[in-house]
Amino acid sequence: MTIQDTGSAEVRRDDLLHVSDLHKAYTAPGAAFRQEAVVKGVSFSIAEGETVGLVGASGAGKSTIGRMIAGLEQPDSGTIKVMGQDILALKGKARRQALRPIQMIFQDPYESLSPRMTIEQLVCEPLVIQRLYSGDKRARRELVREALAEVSLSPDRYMDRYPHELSGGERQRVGLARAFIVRPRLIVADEPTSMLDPSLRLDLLDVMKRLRQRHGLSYLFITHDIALTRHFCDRMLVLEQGVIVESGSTDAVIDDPQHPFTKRLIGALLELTGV
Ligand SMILES: Nc1ncnc2c1ncn2[C@@H]1O[C@H](COP(=O)(O)OP(=O)(O)OP(=O)(O)O)[C@@H](O)[C@H]1O
Repeated sequence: MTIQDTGSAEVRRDDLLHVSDLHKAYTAPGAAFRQEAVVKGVSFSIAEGETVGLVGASGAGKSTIGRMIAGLEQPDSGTIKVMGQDILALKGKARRQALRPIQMIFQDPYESLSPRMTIEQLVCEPLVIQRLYSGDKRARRELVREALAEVSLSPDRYMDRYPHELSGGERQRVGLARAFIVRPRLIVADEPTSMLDPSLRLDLLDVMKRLRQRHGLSYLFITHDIALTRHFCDRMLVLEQGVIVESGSTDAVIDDPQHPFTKRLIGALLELTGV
């Protein structure tokens, strides 16, 4: 089956996510008119178990695409199909349910973790929001324990702690456990390692890889970091000012970039990181 990332509306049978012709422009506060579009006709697919890197310069629109896929931002036009369901055509509970297979983790876990909640409460929160296992405290507790164990945090040691008592790497794992607890099929990971020390980056990626192996999870991995893209992703999409200019297997794109922007981006990043 073909993989078409630039403009095709073709849906493959095994697609977990199919994004077609997405557009988005923001309106500045107080401005009468929408500003220039930041996402301009983006189309791509992600299959079950696949890890796809979304790479581009700062401000290219990567996070905006991730947030639209996770349902946190509304596109101006286009379609987002999750397991064949067009989420933009749905509302309320139906939309919430259709979006459950997609969860997101962020660059700064500290911002998304309330300092007043214990790790148990934080990991349980998505179940509360999704109204899953309501009234069954024991089942929820067991799922929290499982989710923490999946990200290599001992439930007995961590459940009663607060976010400020954890290291950056541990907090990022709590973010991953929160995403995992609702059993997603795809995790949108928006620069999850950029605030971590280099050694902790690989640790987090190892935990993410293990989740992929054990549960067949897919990832959309948003990053500036070409070395991590090569380490972690099967395929990559290169975004320039809201447009996907190149896509393909990670090794092929990094070793033999075709588009002038990709050549510049990879050349500059390779110089910096020495990959
Ligand atoms: N809520 C918002 N309101 C107005 N403009 C926004 C908003 N969010 C993002 N933008 C603008 O949209 C453009 C794309 O931003 P986005 O965060 O998607 O890019 P990015 O590729 O993820 O960048 P970075 O790598 O720096 O995080 C930027 O110019 C940004 O200033």
